[in-house]
Amino acid sequence: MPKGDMKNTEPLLAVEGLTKLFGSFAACDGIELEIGHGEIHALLGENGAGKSTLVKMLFGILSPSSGRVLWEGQRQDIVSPAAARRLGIGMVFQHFSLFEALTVAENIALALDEKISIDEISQKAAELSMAYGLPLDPAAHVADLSVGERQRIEIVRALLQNPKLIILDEPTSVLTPQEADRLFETLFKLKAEGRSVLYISHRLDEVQRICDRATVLRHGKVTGACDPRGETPASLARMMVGGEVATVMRDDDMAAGDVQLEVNKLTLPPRTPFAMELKGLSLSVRAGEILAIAGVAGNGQGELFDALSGEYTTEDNDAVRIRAHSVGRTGITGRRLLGAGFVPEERNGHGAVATLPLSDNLLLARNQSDAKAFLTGGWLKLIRYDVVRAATQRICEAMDVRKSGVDPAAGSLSGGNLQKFIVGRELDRQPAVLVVNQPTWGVDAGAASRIRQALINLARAGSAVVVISQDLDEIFEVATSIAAISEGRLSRSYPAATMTREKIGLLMGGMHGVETANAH
Ligand SMILES: Nc1ncnc2c1ncn2[C@@H]1O[C@H](COP(=O)(O)OP(=O)(O)OP(=O)(O)O)[C@@H](O)[C@H]1O
Repeated sequence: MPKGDMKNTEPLLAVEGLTKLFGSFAACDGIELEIGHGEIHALLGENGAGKSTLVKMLFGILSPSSGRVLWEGQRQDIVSPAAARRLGIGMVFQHFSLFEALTVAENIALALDEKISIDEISQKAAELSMAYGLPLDPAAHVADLSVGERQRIEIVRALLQNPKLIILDEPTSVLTPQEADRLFETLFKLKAEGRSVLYISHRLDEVQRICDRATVLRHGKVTGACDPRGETPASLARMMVGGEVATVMRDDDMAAGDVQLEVNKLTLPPRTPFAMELKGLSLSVRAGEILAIAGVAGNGQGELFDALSGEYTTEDNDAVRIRAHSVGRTGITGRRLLGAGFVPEERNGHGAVATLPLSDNLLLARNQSDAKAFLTGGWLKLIRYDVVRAATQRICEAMDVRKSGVDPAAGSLSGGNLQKFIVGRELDRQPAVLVVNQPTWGVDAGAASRIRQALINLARAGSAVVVISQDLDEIFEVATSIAAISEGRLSRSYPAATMTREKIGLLMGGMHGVETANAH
């Protein structure tokens, strides 16, 4: 336990002139940072600012191009995650790397550097989860656990190595407010023991609530350091973005047109043992409307998205209707040809192929729906690369995608910038029906308001939009009507103006069963 270190005046970690070049592009450019003992330190910055690159260097995943890291006053080359763990650095990633079919204890065992028996791990994990308020059953199968519980496994896994510093990359983006509160209590316990936390988040209100200091990055450089409690979310956002964050503009008296998307008693059995069954869902969205579907992750959002996009088709052809066509049995391409667009939640793999350049990713998604624009006529169907590249450029400009080259690989973009590109790729087609799942997950305040504004503008121009989101602020910002999904059931939809957080909370809590009809 690093308790004695609390008196230590030497910072736990000091970063001096740390630089990471990708080719000639500096993702981190001479970073200076100090983290004291027992401090919760926020790392802030807009998408692409260099936060992940920095923490990857601290955890031995990337090697710095120049600069040094001092750990308890000693220079250290952190050559691998194992080396980082040996020093006392633990990391909880944004994307968990857990095996669904294995138990909690088995997953922990797989990730440990030394071999410990499952019984011993189970006992230690149970002790840690008691001590830090992280309820976890070591014998439970990961597949049966909520996202919050899965994150607890990662935290317990990190704690098993008795770290002095824990790095958390956007830990609350996937949590319910209650789960987030619980996490904060754990962090306070760690702090009270003299351990330190480096905390990456785009949620400025929580940074203010829990962090002692904040370092702000912009374009790979430190642009400020402050005590976040003396700031406001707006002043922190200004430091990050270097200007004001635009407020989302909408007009509430938009006239709705014809129904563009209709779901009628959609019932789908679970596709895998771990998937949610969809139970008689109905909804309808008119041109000019944005229906927001609220809900805690894992309640059938992914399954509903797949059923709407045609990734999974239904027996009942009338269960999904797009622009008055029954498409239940039509796949994703057929639905796109009818003028629908879809933005999945999972960016890598589902939304984009990481190794391919952005232009190829654009072509992959739109070569059928935009064949006229992107391919030559006749039977040869050659790719018109100039048009594809121009469209890529247009999307990047419209969505302010920050990237390190003209047409880089999708995987080299920061998470938020890739999200902007994927949303922009669909918006660029001006689809008559757009379904997006968690559109601003992991994006900074400026980019989130840009994406939300773009969704509103699309509806204003006459499209029907469905936004599946866990973020109530987002829902209130964009929605014209709101429904909630809970355990595979959808509530009726209510005009947004009549909804409050409490009402949505009740619906999300499962006031389903009685309310499956659509209000419109
Ligand atoms: N392997 C790579 N090759 C080329 N460029 C890269 C690579 N990894 C990151 N970059 C670039 O470095 C910059 C910083 O990315 P990084 O992921 O560190 O940002 P971030 O602050 O964590 O953003 P976000 O909040 O979106 O996660 C981005 O412009 C990104 O395109």
